[in-house]
Amino acid sequence: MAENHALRLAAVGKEYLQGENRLTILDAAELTLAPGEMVALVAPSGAGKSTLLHIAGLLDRPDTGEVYVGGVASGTLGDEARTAMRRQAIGFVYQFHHLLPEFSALENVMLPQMIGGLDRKAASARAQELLDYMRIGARSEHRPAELSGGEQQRVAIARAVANSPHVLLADEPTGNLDPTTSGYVFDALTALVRQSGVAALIATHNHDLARRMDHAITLEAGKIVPLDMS
Ligand SMILES: Nc1ncnc2c1ncn2[C@@H]1O[C@H](COP(=O)(O)OP(=O)(O)OP(=O)(O)O)[C@@H](O)[C@H]1O
Repeated sequence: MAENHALRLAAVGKEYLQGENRLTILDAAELTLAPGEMVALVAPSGAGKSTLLHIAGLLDRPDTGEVYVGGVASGTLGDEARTAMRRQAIGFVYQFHHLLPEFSALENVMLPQMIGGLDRKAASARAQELLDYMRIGARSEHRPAELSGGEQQRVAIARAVANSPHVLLADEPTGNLDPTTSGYVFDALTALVRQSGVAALIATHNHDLARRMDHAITLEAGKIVPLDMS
C-alpha cells in the first residue's frame, strides 16, 4: 500500500532526446522507501542518478508512471502544489552545502521553516535543537565561511530535515570531505535519519558508506535493481 511508504516510484519512465536518438534513462522503474529507511544509490556516471533524484524530488516530471510522497500522488498536481509538496515533504543535501553565506548557521536552518509558515521563535528553537543534535549547536551563530567543511555539511543536513520531511534526498553528501570527516558527518546523518524517521535515498560512490545503509540499489537498463555490496 502506497500509504505506508515515505516515497514510492511506480512504473516511472523517463527518456531524453539526444539528436535523433532516444535515450531511455528510466523504464517502468519501481522503488519504495519506508519511513526511517536508508538506501544507497550506487551507479556509474551517466546511468541516471541525477535524473532519478530529480524525479523523486519533484524537481522533474517523469514521462510515465507516478511518484508518491508520504502516500500522496504528485502526478496530477499543478506546479504550485508540487512546489508546496516539495518544500514540506522533501529535503535535499548536495555535495556542496549551498548554505546562504550572509546568514548564520541557525538562520540557514530557520529559513525553510519560516517559508513554510512557522514563526521566528518556533523556527529558531527547532533549528537550535537540530544543530545541537548534529553537535554543532555551539557554532549556531557562525556564518558558513567560519565553519569547516564537515560543519557546513552538518548544517546543510539539519536544514534539509528542518521541516520534518517524509524524504531526504542526498547526492554525494560527504563527497567533498576527507574520509575521517566524511565518516563523522555520515554518523550524524544516520542518527538523524533513525531518530526522525525520514526516509533517505543517498547517492554515493563510497562503497563503505553504502554498506552501512539498509540496502543499496543501482540502475540497469532503466530499471532500479538491488545491488549486493558484500
Ligand atoms: N536534459 C537532458 N537532455 C538530454 N539528455 C540528458 C538530459 N539530462 C541528462 N541527459 C543524459 O541522460 C543520461 C543520465 O544523466 P544523469 O545526469 O541522470 O546521470 P548521472 O548518473 O547523474 O551522472 P553523473 O553521476 O555523471 O552526474 C546522461 O547520458 C545524460 O547525458
